[in-house]
Amino acid sequence: MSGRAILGALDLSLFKGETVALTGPSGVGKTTLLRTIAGLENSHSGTITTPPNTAMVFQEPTLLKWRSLADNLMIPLKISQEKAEHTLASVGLAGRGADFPTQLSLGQQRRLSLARAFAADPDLMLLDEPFVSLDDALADEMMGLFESLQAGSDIATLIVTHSEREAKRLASRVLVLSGSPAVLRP
Ligand SMILES: Nc1ncnc2c1ncn2[C@@H]1O[C@H](COP(=O)(O)OP(=O)(O)OP(=O)(O)O)[C@@H](O)[C@H]1O
Repeated sequence: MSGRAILGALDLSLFKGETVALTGPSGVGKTTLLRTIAGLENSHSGTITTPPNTAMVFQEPTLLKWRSLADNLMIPLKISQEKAEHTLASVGLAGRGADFPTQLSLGQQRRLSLARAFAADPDLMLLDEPFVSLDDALADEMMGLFESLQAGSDIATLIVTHSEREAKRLASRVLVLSGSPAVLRP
């Protein structure tokens, strides 16, 4: 691809079970890095090794509006109705499988998107500012949900955040992406 390189030479390893926060100025390339790791961008050189199952959570919920809540879980994840119901119940939506995403508040949609990513049983979870533009109380609730979904798993997690509060609460390491082309520093 022509044009300037957004990312410079990067060396990043995540251990099983650890949560790493990725921060840095707006426009530096955090989303690009996440998308590159997820295999959604391929204009890079070098080697990226990811485990078999990677899940990505975006800022905005990515539910299919024309499908029921149960379908939103069962179709992409290929899981049973029973597991779909269990996932719905885990975010306070027990018995709502036949409803549609537009019948949920934005907060409920975001919680369901998060729970869906965990229900995919990933080895690597990539989250792009999943709690941005929520008030502190709702952000705390979402972080609590994140922690309970993550508890006991050995998922490696890379979470992009602008919030020091989020990074401190959720991550054991914080990396800063800066410069142009962008490089990582601890
Ligand atoms: N679809 C696109 N087409 C062209 N340039 C893009 C596109 N998406 C992003 N860019 C450019 O790539 C660079 C990195 O963008 P990216 O979204 O990765 O930054 P970011 O660090 O995630 O920013 P933010 O914190 O604001 O979300 C920016 O300079 C942006 O202008």
